[in-house]
Amino acid sequence: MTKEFSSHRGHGKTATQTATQSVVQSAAQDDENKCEISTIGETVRRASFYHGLMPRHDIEPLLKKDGDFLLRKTEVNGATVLALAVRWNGPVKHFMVNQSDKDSYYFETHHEKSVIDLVEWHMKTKTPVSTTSGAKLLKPIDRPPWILNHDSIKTIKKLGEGAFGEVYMAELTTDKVSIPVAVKTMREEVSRDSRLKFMKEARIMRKFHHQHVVQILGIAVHEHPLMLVMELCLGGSVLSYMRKHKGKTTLETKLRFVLEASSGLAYLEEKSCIHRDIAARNCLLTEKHAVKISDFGMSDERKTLTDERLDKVPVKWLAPETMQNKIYSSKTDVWSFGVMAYEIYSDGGEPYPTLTNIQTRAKIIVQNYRMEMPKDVPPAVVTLVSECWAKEPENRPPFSKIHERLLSEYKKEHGDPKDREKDKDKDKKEDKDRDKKEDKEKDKDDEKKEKRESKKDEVKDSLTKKEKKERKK
Ligand SMILES: Nc1ncnc2c1ncn2[C@@H]1O[C@H](COP(=O)(O)OP(=O)(O)OP(=O)(O)O)[C@@H](O)[C@H]1O
Repeated sequence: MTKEFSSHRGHGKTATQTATQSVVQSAAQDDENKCEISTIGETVRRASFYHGLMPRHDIEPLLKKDGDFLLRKTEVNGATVLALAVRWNGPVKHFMVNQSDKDSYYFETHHEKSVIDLVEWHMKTKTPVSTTSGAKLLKPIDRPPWILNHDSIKTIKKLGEGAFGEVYMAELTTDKVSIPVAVKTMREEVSRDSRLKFMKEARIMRKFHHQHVVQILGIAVHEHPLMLVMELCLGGSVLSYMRKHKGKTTLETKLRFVLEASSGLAYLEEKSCIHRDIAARNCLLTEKHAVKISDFGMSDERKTLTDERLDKVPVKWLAPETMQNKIYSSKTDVWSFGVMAYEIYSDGGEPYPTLTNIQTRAKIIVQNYRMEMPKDVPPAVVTLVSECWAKEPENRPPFSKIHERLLSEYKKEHGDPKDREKDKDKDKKEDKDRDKKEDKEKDKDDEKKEKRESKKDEVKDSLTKKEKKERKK
């Protein structure tokens, strides 16, 4: 008799445990019981209903009716096993595929030479995969298009370093069309927790389609490294842009960056997403310098949450209620947005430049201290930022209002930003021209330096000649 998530006991015997998570684990502790990943062959990988390393959380909503089923791989006590998920009599049930020592596969008593043959036999004969559950395999559910195959992704060059692995520029080929993309990878050795975090990031991002939010294109989870494929932002982060163009970024561009970020954040607010790590380092720029909110590694879909793990969070971006009570909400994102506005207007300066993290925390909480915005910030932006830093979260404006106010400020000073769309090419050209000019000037300087050096050498030479003559005399 096969129980949910029971596994092979060796020599054709079946397990008798029941289907709780703890039993899943205890069943798999016996090495003989593991249908290790090495046995998952090409035919399984190519099956349309094989979903790779997708967690329960992601696949359960795909199984809508009784009898809907799919195959995936999962990890049980460090071993990767193949599991069948079936919706039956309401909930989704998970059954481990058993492998006998004669290299045949089975759920309960019927053996087949391959996993796919086994699934097809249960489908054709309508024999339940376990007698107790009665779960029948009626309709295979195909992988959604956002689950990609590794061989459709060709990495080109490294772009950066993520918390779990490298980020690459790559080429994604689907239906014979290739597009440039960014790929965030996850090292094989990371913990199960980190892997679930990575999947959560992908799950949250999948819901967003907005011009100022980085678009996820899919995930590749059939093999390692796991990959999260996103739209490519070749302009780097807003922070590195501001630092690179220190003293040269116009007030108009700065206002546009803040405005576009607020547009993406108003969208996230509407979707009830708390980002939790709003900062200039986490806003990317496209090749045409459009701002995209990125890095959803900390994001959450709850209205408010308390998170005890503050150790890795950059203190200077945190709202007082996060510093004190570890509370996060969209209003704590609003506070961080104010800090990001400071970063942008100070050309990528460090917030609270004269204070340490501990001093910042103490001054904000004890003295209700707020840092001053740089001198040339438009008064409307200064007022807005001071509201973002209101002590009480409910007194901070929502992103929808922040965006409205920044838009009207932009229109007043620089006209309709839609007209500016065409000029983004111009911006980029200006940057390139400026970089070229700077390079040329540097070359000229180098030339001058070289000339000066060679003159010095000439003088030295003539001096030594003079010396020689004098010595001869
Ligand atoms: N869509 C993208 N296009 C281009 N570059 C990107 C993209 N996403 C990320 N990068 C690059 O990779 C770096 C790391 O990405 P990201 O910050 O999202 O990773 P992370 O795992 O969240 O790291 P951390 O938690 O340390 O911020 C970024 O700083 C950026 O340089």
